[in-house]
Amino acid sequence: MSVESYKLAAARRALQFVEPGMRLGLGTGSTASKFVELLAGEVRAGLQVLCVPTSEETQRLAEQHGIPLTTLCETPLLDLTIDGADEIDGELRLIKGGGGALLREKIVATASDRMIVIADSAKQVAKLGAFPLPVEVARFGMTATRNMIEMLAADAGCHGEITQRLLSDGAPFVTDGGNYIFDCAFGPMEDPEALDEALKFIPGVVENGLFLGIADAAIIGGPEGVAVIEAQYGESQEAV
Ligand SMILES: O=C(CO)[C@H](O)[C@H](O)COP(=O)(O)O
Repeated sequence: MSVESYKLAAARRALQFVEPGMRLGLGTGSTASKFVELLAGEVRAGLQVLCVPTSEETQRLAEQHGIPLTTLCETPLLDLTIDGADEIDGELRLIKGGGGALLREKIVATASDRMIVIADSAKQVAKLGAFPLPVEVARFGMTATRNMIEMLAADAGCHGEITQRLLSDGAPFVTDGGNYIFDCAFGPMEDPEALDEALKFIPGVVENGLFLGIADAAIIGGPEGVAVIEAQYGESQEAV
């Protein structure tokens, strides 16, 4: 079995949480895309849902598949968001933003009654931080912002290289909101909440990839099958 099949298994299990008439948030990334494709099959079969995509990329995919879309302006409250993650710890705290969609992902997830994360088991970690934390920043004053991130992250016990995300041709990666991203290689975090607080304090920081207290459940595909971890109820393992 491959990582792709674990992602697919998690996405397939997530479909069981979708009910007719739901307003859904659609995540971004390879795992979330598998969910969108599976959802499209259900929509073709008659399922009625209304969805808000978390990126231009997911919007294009959903449109290609004929999934009915709306916006958070028209539909500000959602029932459920299904999205991927770059890291998930034992308290369902996440690092997200590997695909650069962290701002819209966080807005959509927090506008939802429930957020369910779907991922392969390699995303599970004891401590967040091996994956560099994406921090979305305004272009204006970005060097000053970078310096403040370095200083305040150090106060929160986090040290490491901060690099601007670039495309393969060396051009800056630009988010859907027109901002830049710093990837912060802080290593394992002792206190993600303190870091989150520190980053929120910096005016040039638009958003950071720590999702703390936002996910309600995680569906993890792995060699043992699919595990559903719910914040209140703990973990239940299901066969492949
Ligand atoms: O946060 C994200 C995009 O901003 C993605 O959900 C995250 O990067 C996981 O992606 P994938 O499912 O491709 O591993």
